[in-house]
Amino acid sequence: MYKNQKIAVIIAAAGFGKRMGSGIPKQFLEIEGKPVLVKTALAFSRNQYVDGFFVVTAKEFAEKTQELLKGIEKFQGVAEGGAERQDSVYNGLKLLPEDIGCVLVHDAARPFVTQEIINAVIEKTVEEGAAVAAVPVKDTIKMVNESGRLSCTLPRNQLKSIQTPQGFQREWIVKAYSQAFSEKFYGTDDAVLVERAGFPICLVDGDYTNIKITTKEDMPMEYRVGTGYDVHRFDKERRLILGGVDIPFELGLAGHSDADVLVHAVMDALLGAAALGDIGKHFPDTDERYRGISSMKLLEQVLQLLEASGYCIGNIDATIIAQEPKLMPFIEDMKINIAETLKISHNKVNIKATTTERLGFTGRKEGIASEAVCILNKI
Ligand SMILES: Nc1ccn([C@@H]2O[C@H](COP(=O)(O)OP(=O)(O)OP(=O)(O)O)[C@@H](O)[C@H]2O)c(=O)n1
Ligand SMILES: C[C@](O)(CO)[C@H](O)COP(=O)(O)O
Repeated sequence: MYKNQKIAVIIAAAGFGKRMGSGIPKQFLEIEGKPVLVKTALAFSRNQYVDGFFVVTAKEFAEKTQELLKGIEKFQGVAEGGAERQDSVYNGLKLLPEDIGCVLVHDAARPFVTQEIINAVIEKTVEEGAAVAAVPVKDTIKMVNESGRLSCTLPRNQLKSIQTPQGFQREWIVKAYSQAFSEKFYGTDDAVLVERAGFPICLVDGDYTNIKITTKEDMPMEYRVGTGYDVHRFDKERRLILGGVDIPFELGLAGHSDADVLVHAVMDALLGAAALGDIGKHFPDTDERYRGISSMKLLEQVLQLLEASGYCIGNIDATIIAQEPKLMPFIEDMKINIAETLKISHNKVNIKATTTERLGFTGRKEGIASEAVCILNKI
C-alpha cells in the first residue's frame, strides 16, 4: 500500500529462454544457489509497499513454480502464460483483485532489481499514473536498412534503455492492453501499449545492474576455490616423478601410482573446488587399474569430470616441499605438462618449490609434500 493505493505486481515468467539456450528456462537457473525466479519474487515480497504478486508461468512449469514460491510472503498465485510476453501479462492482469489501484509488471529474468527502483516506480506511478525504470544508453544506436547497411544514427542524448518494473494505474494498463489486443498490436514492453493508448509515462532511475538475463553472458560467473595436499615417502627403488617430469635423483617416491605428489595435490584442489570429493574416491589404491599409472593420465580424467560438471579452470598455484633435490631446473617443464594436460594456457599454472630448512619429515629427507590451490569458474 502506498498513499492508500493497493499495489500488485505481475511477474512475467512464462518464456522459454530460447536465446539463453539452456536445458531449462532461464528463470529456473540458479544464481548463488537460488533460482532466478525466486530471487525476483523475494525482491517484491520484501518490498514495503507491495501488497501481493502474481506469477505468470507456462502450463508445464505451473507446478514447479508453485512449489518454488510456496511460503514466500505476498505470493498470490499463478496465471497461465501465452505465446508472447504480452499474452502472458494480459493473463496476469485478468487475475487482479478489484481493490488493486496500481500494477507493476516485471520480468522474472531481472533478478537484480533493487528496492530503490521498486520504490521509485511505485511512488511515481501512484503520483503520476505511470512510470518505468530506465537508464541512459551507453552505446551509439544506429538504424540498419534492409540491405544490412547503416541508414541513420539516433541522437543518444534522447535515448533511454527501458527496464522493468513498469508501473501503471490499473485502469490505464487494462485499457491499453484491451486496445492493443483489439488492434492486434504487439509490443516488446508494457509501456508501448500504454503510450499508444495516449497516457503519459514518467521515467525513474533504473540501474545498470538491473539487467534482463537473456543470453549466457548475462549469467554471473560462479567462482569456486579448492585446496589440495599430499605426501609420499622416499623409496630408493622408485623413480622420482614430479609434474610428469622424470627427475634424476637417487631416491624416488613410494605409491600405488607413479606417486607424483605434485599432480596429486593439484588433482585434489580441482576436485575439491568442484565438490567432487578427492583422488582417493575416484582412483582408489585398491584398484589394480591404477597400479604404476602416470598421474598425468589421472589428471586427464579429472579434467573430464570438471568439464562434465560445467567448470573451467581459473588458475592453479602449487608448492612442492622438498629438502632435496634442487627442483628449479624442472619447474618450467612441470608447469607446461600440467597446463597442457588440463588444456589451459601456461600462465594459469604456477609451481613453486621450497625446503623446510631441514625441519620436519621433509627436512629430514623422509619424503616430499606438495600443496595446491585453484580457482574454478562455473558458467
Ligand atoms: N511468452 C512469454 C515470453 C516471455 N515471458 C517473460 O518475459 C520476460 C522477458 O522476456 P524474454 O527475456 O524474452 O524471455 P524469454 O521469452 O524466455 O527469452 P527468449 O526470447 O530468449 O526465448 C521473461 O521473464 C520471460 O519469462 C513471458 O512471461 N511469456
Ligand atoms: C520489457 C523489457 O524487459 C524492457 O526492456 C523488454 O522489452 C523485454 O523484451 P523481450 O524480448 O521480451 O526480452
